[in-house]
Amino acid sequence: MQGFTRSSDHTTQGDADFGTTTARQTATLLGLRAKPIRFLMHFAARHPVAHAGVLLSVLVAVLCSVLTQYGLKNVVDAVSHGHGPAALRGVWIAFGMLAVLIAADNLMWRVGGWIAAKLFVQVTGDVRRDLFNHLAGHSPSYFADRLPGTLAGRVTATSNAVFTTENTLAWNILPPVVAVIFSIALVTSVNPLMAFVMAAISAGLALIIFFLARKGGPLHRSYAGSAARVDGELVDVIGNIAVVRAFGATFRESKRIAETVGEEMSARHNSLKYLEKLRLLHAVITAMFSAGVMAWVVILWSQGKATPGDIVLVGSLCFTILHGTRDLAVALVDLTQHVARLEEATATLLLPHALPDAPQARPLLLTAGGVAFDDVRFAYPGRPEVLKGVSLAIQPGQRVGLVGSSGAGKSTILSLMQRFYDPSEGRILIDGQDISRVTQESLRQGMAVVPQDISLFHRTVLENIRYARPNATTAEVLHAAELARCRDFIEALPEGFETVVGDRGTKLSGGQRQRIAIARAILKNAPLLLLDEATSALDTESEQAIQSALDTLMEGRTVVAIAHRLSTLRNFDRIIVMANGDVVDDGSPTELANRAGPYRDLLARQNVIPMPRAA
Ligand SMILES: Nc1ncnc2c1ncn2[C@@H]1O[C@H](COP(=O)(O)OP(=O)(O)OP(=O)(O)O)[C@@H](O)[C@H]1O
Repeated sequence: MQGFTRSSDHTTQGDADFGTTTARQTATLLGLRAKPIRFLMHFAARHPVAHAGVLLSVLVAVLCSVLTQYGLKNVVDAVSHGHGPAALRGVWIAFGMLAVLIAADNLMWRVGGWIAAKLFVQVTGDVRRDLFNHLAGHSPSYFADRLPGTLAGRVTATSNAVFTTENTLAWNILPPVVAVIFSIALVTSVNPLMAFVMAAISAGLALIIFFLARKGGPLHRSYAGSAARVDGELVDVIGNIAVVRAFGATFRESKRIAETVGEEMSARHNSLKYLEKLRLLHAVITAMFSAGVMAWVVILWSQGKATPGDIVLVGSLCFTILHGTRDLAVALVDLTQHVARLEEATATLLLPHALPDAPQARPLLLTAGGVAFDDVRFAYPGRPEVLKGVSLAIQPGQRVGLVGSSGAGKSTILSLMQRFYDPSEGRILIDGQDISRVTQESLRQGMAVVPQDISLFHRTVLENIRYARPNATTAEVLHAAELARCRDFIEALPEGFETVVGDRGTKLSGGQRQRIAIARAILKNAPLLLLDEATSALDTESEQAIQSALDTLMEGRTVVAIAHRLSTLRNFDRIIVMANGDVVDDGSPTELANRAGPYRDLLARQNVIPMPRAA
């Protein structure tokens, strides 16, 4: 085919690379589904040096912080040696060591905090990017079955859960673990048996709390699920607020949201109540434990087996250990909540793609632009058959109009050509290549589509048109807008081509949106053109204007167009009439209009042309 040199311009290398990268990412991500810890490790492993930096700073900071208590014991023991010059020198040395430890303690926390501030944010960015890439590879049926708000909410929840988990591990789990172990080691210097008892009780306590916390997992998961449902419902209702108003359904919707929020609140309450019970259990045990240890060291002192400094050391280490195990228990409980959230979100998001590229998929080689349906059967998942053995051969450069009653299967034909679904039987060929064997990226790059339901991005008009070919110059975009007869109305907008079109293009009329979609298709300049009711929202005047633009656009391309208004198909080479998933008539418009059949009946119903005399 000639004239399509530009169509390969937008087959950007970036898109091709994106395809292979995401295929690899997808395979890796699917292996991490519902495995939150491995999911976390996968992303953490991308920044090994920075993670090692945070780990080391926290370790040194905690060691210094525990040693500070040993430094305090030295000061107390030195002070208790009296006021002589030698004793005083000892006091100052002990004080100097204490001051250095306090400074190092504070400094190392800040070093860790500084590295983590950048690192943890980077990790969440990686998570969001990879999850989006994976989501974008799903087939339309995946999105048809799910609320967009729920999906967006889950991506956010996953990256937030990763961020909170990393923070919890770095600041709430690692420090108390190291502090407790090191404190117990220091208590050994006073009394090994006391250290052993402390170790046994702390370990037992941490284990009990941890296992009880895990038992609460279903409560936390139920909360995570209901929170995601609230997000989804909110986005769905806000997105359809015009419909809500039109049907006076604000009260109904507010009641529905209140019910979903009520479920979320009750799930959250149950989850928090369980955590509070655990904290209470820990508080009781720690109070008894600290009283026992302090009494023990006082008895040792009364027997002359411990110095005053030892009382200070054991007292402060005892608090470090108790606070450490308490913080650890609370953090472990929080961690199980974050991990549950991560598990739930990855289980929902990391589903395999329904329509991956075939393993040996090659780019589509578009030479002439011929399309063939070879005995194609198709049913939407869980629905009755929509196409019942359709066979068609569309010649290169032919303009084919698809007509027929609503629900006949016309849009399904266009969806299958774009490989949004695979036929259950039969094949679809473009220039002799089975489209299930070519890369989806190359398939869609060979087609320009003007859909029935045009949604624009909440971006400027210029960006929306340029979406078809990101490297198009501004002059090319303006030219496409002119050919699509939309330049005048765009320039009349408050900021012309720089006007932001509103959510899904709501600040434009249906006809204006349609003309922008036509401008996009003109700019894309692809060999195959699919039009789904491309002129349905235009008034007669704009339709005439756009019809000539469409004629220019269709020149030399293979066109498959769905039209309810048959007048728009006058210049077409061929009309295919569909009914109940079958082709029931096929021929040139004149041929079909001149013989009795479903097309002539449709013409008569629409009064498009005077009913030709029956033979
Ligand atoms: N995503 C979907 N999931 C399930 N069923 C679907 C889906 N899309 C369409 N259908 C069903 O498939 C049948 C054919 O629909 P299709 O949209 O192809 O018809 P159509 O001829 O284009 O109709 P219209 O002229 O009203 O657009 C209909 O019964 C429809 O309800």
